[in-house]
Amino acid sequence: MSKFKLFLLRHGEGAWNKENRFCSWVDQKLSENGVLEAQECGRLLKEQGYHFDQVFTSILSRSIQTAWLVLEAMGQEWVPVTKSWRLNERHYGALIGLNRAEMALNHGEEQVKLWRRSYDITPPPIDESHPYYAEIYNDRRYSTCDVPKEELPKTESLKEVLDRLLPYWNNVIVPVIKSGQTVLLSAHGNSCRALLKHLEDISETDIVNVTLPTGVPVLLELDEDLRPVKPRQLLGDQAKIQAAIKKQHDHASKLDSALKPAPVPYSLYPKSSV
Ligand SMILES: O=C(O)[C@@H](COP(=O)(O)O)OP(=O)(O)O
Repeated sequence: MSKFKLFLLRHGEGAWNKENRFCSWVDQKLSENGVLEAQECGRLLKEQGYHFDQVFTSILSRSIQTAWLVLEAMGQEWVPVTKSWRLNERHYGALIGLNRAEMALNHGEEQVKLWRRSYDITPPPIDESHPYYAEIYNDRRYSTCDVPKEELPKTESLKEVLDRLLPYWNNVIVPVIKSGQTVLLSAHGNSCRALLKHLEDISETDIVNVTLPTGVPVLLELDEDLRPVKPRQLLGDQAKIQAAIKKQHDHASKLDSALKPAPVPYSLYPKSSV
């Protein structure tokens, strides 16, 4: 029997989602469309009569901004919001900033799919020669984490995302849910996938096929041990949701979107073996 409801949400479209670039730990804001997606998500949740008691976000602006817009559209701005780097998007290492379609042209669609969706494959790490290294690691937010800056990741597989997320899930979020509160987790494609893998006990092979569209709330109904009692529900217009999922898959298709990749001022990094 369903005892608890949990909502997972990948933020609304970000500026680099639109440009088809790996955004990861670069702090991009929502695109105009992303703002609309977040507001629409809030309206839908309000219409369906949901209420939140606590919201958790990453420390990246696109997930925080999404949470604000959702709460505003629901008229629930007062709900407490807690942020942690442990809900951040997967650290994509040296791939950060690169265009997926361009990568597919250079390295093949299969390789890009492995980097994006496999469970335990880790992209080459970011290093100091990377154009976004300083922007990320000099950002004050990363001196507020519960681990020293030097121990923050330089790249991550999905497995490593789950490893850093689980202690926060178990120690902070689980007690809140078990106390009877309804939680919204406003996070990212891969931090949500990692948590879904854990909660739904998805195999390493099957997780490759799980993709979440931006701005679509995922409702999980859980029993008292936080095991799902029914399949996850992606709320909203199902045809639109399927089209958005397909678009995510096609992002690394060199046939589809590489004809005119968004301009990126670099393609390979000297010290990585991308
Ligand atoms: O880092 C990114 O660019 C995307 C995920 O990229 P893919 O794993 O879909 O390539 O994360 P999000 O938009 O959810 O923050």
